[in-house]
Order: sequence, then structure tokens, then C-alpha cells
Amino acid sequence: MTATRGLEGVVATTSSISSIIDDTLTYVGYNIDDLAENASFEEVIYLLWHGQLPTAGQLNELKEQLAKDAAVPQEVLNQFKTFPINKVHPMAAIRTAVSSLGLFDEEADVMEKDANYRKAVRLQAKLPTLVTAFARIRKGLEPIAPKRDLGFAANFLYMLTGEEPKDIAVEAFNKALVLHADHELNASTFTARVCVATLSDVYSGVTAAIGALKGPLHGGANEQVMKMLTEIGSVENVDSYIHEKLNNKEKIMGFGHRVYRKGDPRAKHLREMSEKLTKLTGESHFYEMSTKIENIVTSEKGLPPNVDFYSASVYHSLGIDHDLFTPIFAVSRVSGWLAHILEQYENNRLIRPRADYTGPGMQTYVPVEKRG
Ligand SMILES: CC(=O)SCCNC(=O)CCNC(=O)[C@H](O)C(C)(C)COP(=O)(O)OP(=O)(O)OC[C@H]1O[C@@H](n2cnc3c(N)ncnc32)[C@H](O)[C@@H]1OP(=O)(O)O
Ligand SMILES: O=C([O-])CC(=O)C(=O)O
Repeated sequence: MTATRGLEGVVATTSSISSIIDDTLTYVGYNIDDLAENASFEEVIYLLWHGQLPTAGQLNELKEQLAKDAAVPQEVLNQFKTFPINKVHPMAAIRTAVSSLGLFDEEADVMEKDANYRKAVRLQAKLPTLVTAFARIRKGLEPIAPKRDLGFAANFLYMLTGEEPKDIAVEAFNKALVLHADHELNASTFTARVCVATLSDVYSGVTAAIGALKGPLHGGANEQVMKMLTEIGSVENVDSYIHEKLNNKEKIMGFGHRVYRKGDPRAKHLREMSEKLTKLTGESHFYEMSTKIENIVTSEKGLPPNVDFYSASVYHSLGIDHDLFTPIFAVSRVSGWLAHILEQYENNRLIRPRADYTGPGMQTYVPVEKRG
């Protein structure tokens, strides 16, 4: 048996949800460029869960269901107040809260197909409420209930700030949600599938996935990108900062990808939004610093930016706290996790690979009193 480090190139399942072929990303056969330009996030959720785009009636039904299920049990919100709320990372708080949500769902362990779908809707609906409520409670503010007449993207920004967002903010945020929704067998989605393949429940699968997304080699990279941009501070400092990191063999967050070689097709949409939004907020230096970093890392290391790189300056321009960037990734990616969880249940087999053992050979047990 020989191990493939990091399972690179290993095909671990079949799936009809999203594909990455020759650096082109599709959701159910629709090119991500087309969806990013035209689709609402709610349409994408439906597409991922049903394998087709919704009719107007189906879309309305989903929107109504999401609005109806958005409220989070008060006990779960109260729990936030018991955390050391200004010290914990929001991803840790959200991971714990999603696990708690399962305790208040009477259908949590009902494994029928319809019940699992209902839980998917509930989780998708409640994630924005959890993230925005956490963000407000830690600032001593009351959570805000969603507005029925706002869409998913607008509602998130509204629940976060209490103000109805401008059209350009809604457009940018919706696009970001669409771009982050699914990505084949990335680490968090794989985690979700491994978890539910034991026939564990949907809440366990999503809780596990949030844990995997949190790491800086995966979804956690977007927050680290913003940290880097803030540390660099100005366009003049980019050269020395990046070269020092590269010389020290440190990774530049937001660059590289396990699957894409020529580049991540989502990055150009975020780059465009970053340029537009930073201009509007009078912080174009974040965009200029980013393009300068991209030029250096791409030409000297051959590594193009991934989805996390320009999303950082986009979210910053929308006035979002930097440690909420990864929870926002989860608000979108939960749609993909849920699609994969439902697909896994449909054709389940336990996921259990092997390990190439590299420890000592057979040893003889020596009682503790005789060990030197
Ligand atoms: C939504 C997402 O999850 S997208 C990814 C988000 N993560 C990041 O942006 C973190 C930075 N990037 C990385 O760490 C990596 O590129 C990953 C984790 C995304 C993919 O990694 P892998 O396919 O495992 O590549 P691996 O980490 O083995 O790197 C291969 C080589 O490229 C280098 N490399 C890879 N990414 C980077 C980077 N961002 N900066 C500098 N060097 C890099 C490695 O140092 C390594 O060099 P070496 O062969 O000289 O040792
Ligand atoms: O696919 C991956 O390995 C990481 C990624 O880009 C994503 O999850 O969006």
C-alpha cells in the first residue's frame, strides 16, 4: 500500500453537483461565469439541491421557506452570551451553535429523505441569522430579524447592520455567495460526506464541515489575506513584504490551489468587484496592493490567486468585520455541503480509506514496573 499525500488526484466519489474540468468550474453543468453574472444565490441553492434551475414558482416557494425558517431558538442565541464572546473566533462560535441547533430540531435524527431536505432548508435559513446575531451580540447590540421583502444577500447585510444595503452592495454580496456555494470535493465538503456516510445526521455533517472550513489552508485564508493587506499597509511596502515571505518559504495567503493550475475562475469576478468597491469607499490602495501582490506571486512563483484573495478586499469594502469573512464563506458553502450530504445519503457507502503504516514493527508488551 502506498499513500497519496493529501489524497492529491484521488477520485473519492461520483457526484453530479459541481465539476472542475480543465480549470472550468460548473454547478450542474452551468458555467460559474454565467451564474455569477446572472443568478441569485437562492436560484443557486435550488440548483445544487434539485439538479435544475427553479421555475419562478419553485423559486418563490424556496424563498418563502427560507424566510419562514430563519428564526433561531432563543436558547441558542442565549448560549452566545455564555461564551467569552470577545475572545472566541466567530467560526468556533458558529460551529458550536450549529451543533446546538440540532438539539432543538425534533427531526434531527429522522433519516427519511423529506426530513433531511427540511433540515437542509432550516440550516440554510438559520446560518445567516446565527452569524449576524453573533456579530451584533458581541458588540452589545440586539439581533435583527430578517425582512420578508428582502432577498437572501440583502437580508444578510440588513441583519448585520440594521440598514437596508445599497444595490451595489447587494449585487456584490450576492455574487460572492454564488461564487462560494460549491466546489466539488474540497476539504470541508469531503469532511461533511465522510461524517454523514456513517449515517450520522445532517447537523453533525455541517458542524464537522464548519470545523474543516475554519483552517487557514481552506476557508480561513480570506481573513488571513486581509490581515496581510492590513500589515502591509501601503503599495510601496508590497515588494519588500512579499519578497521577505517568499524568501523565508512562507505561504502567501490567497494563492495556490490543489486543483486549478492556470487559475481559479472565481478570482476574476472578485477582482473586478474589489476594484469597483474599493474605489467607491476611497480605499483603492487595498485593490492596488492586491494586484501588485498578484503580479509578484504569479510571475515569481507561478501561483495564481484563489477565491479567497480578492474576496478579502470585497468584504472589507462592504464594511464587514474581518473575522466574519470565513463565517460568510460558511453561509454560502452550507448550500454545497447540504447538496453533498443529501447526495451522499442517496447512494451511501461508509467512507473508510486505509493508512500506509510507518510505525515500529511487532513489539512485546512490557509491564509498566519493568520499563526502564
Ligand atoms: C477556498 C479555498 O480553500 S482556496 C485555498 C485557500 N488557501 C490558501 O490560500 C492558503 C495558501 N495556499 C496554500 O497553502 C496551498 O496552495 C493550498 C493548501 C491551497 C494547496 O496546497 P497543495 O496542493 O497541498 O500544495 P502544497 O502546499 O503542497 O504546495 C506545493 C508547493 O507550492 C508552494 N506553495 C503553495 N501555495 C503557496 C502559497 N500560497 N505561497 C507560497 N508558496 C506556495 C509550497 O510551498 C510548495 O512548495 P515546495 O514544493 O517548494 O515545498
Ligand atoms: O476546492 C478546494 O480545494 C478549495 C476551494 O477552492 C473551495 O473550497 O472553494
